Amino acid sequence: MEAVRAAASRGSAVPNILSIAGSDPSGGAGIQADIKSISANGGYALAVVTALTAQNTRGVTGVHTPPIDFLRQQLDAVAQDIVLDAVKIGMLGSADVARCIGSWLEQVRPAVVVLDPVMVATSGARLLDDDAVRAVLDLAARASLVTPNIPELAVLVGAEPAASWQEALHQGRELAGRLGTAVLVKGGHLPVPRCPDALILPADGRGDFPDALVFDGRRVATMNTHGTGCSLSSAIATRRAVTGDWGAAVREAKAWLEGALASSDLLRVGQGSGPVHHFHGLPEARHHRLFTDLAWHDTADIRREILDLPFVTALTDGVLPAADFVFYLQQDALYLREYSGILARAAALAPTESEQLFWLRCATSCLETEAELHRSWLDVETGARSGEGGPGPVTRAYCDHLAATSARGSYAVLVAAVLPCFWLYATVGDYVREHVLQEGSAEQAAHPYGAWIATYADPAFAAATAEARRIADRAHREGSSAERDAMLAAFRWSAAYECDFFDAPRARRGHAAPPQGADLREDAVLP
Ligand SMILES: Nc1ncnc2c1ncn2[C@@H]1O[C@H](COP(=O)(O)OP(=O)(O)OP(=O)(O)O)[C@@H](O)[C@H]1O
Ligand SMILES: Cc1ncc(CO)c(N)n1
Repeated sequence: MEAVRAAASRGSAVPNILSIAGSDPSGGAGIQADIKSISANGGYALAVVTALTAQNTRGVTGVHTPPIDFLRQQLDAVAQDIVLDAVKIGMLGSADVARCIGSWLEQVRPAVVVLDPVMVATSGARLLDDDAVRAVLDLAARASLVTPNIPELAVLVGAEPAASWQEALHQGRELAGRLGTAVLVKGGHLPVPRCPDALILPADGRGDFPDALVFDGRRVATMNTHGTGCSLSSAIATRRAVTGDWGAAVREAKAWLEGALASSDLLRVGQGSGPVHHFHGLPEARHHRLFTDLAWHDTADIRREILDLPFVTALTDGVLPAADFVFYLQQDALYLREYSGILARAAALAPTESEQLFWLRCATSCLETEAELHRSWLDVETGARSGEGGPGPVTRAYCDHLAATSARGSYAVLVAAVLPCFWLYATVGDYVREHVLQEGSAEQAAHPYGAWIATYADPAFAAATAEARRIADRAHREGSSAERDAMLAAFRWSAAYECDFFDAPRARRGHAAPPQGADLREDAVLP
């Protein structure tokens, strides 16, 4: 609460957060990361430099440590003038630096001190002398929170790096006990599918430690983890100064970092382990995002629903009732005829000849390849005629949505509306193939719906999907803000119709008889 009072006493809701750390000229770690992280999390950032590194995303090539007296001079300069609501300490480099900061802390006694005991960079380079560990432990005892990664935690407790989450928690408790300081155990370095962190707080005055507060988190699939530790510890210091609560601070900082990791591929920084996107939360950052990233993220719920539909699971397992598959194919043949016309309309609106040609080729192949597959399957396998019975309500609604979108005349929005038909089918095709079939195997040949699956899991279909995505991303980049919003809405509507379309065979059983002529195949399961 002291920090909150300090900030409040100056009449400002923006706390002053001091980073004492090394400089990373590539901007992803050290004081550069700290300044961005503090700013992105609502603080005013101050920075005192302990050491200068020469580094990039691939590694550290040199370290220069200015005279210790000058470090002290920087620390005194800021403390004599500015109320410090929280302090974050990063790279120390040597025992002398650690001792200098320790004696300054003793004198200034900031309300919140977060120590990230940096020892090795993500790239593997050493950032702390071997003989400095004792001095780091002394400094850690003066901190309010220490945030070691798995190897650093091991060095601080004098053990081998933890191989499991339980072992890491055990070491974290041991360190917290020895120091009398809160410890954040970070799961980033463990070979586990999730990315949990745990806050171990010393219980008030009783000297024992309650159960750790565990913060579960998803593991973002990215190489861009340069400076995650720096960014997290600065964010925690800032959110602690704002909220006055350690639990809230860690929860908020972790959620923010997850977003920064997930958006890191929007940046193009270096060839090694790149930085996170500290300012992913700004409205402007949304505009930098690819349409396909936004739309994919936005429709994760619908995709999950599709892959869980009885139609898709039964299709995957080869136990889908033939009558359902026949109904689905008949509806799809009707749909594809209209969809082909919509693609031709996209060609008519396309701004370049190459995009025009692309949509025309899609319009043609949609009838030739996909509809032909339907026709032959229906005729040969079942004797049923494609399109028999007319469109059902879902087919009608989906086609009307596409027709209305094309009539409104925006190429960008139309491209967004036709994209799920490519992308979701490629996804379902890949999913089905990965889950049951080895490509070209006897299983695929024997699978009752092998030919259908092969069409959508085909590399040529994947290539067309990639091109359609590229076009949508370009149209989005160049579109107005209203057009961008309309693109997302159109994509989501189409994705929802795709889901209903796969579910329509099951839903129809409630109000209609199976189509006539749908002879059931011997190996199919009766509905
Ligand atoms: N791939 C990932 N996805 C999500 N969160 C991650 C990922 N990698 C690390 N984190 C999180 O980032 C934070 C920093 O953890 P990590 O253990 O990587 O720190 P560090 O090694 O000190 O970082 P660095 O040395 O790269 O600055 C933790 O909250 C951890 O859970
Ligand atoms: C300056 C500096 N501090 C910390 C780290 C750890 O990521 C780094 N790579 N560089």
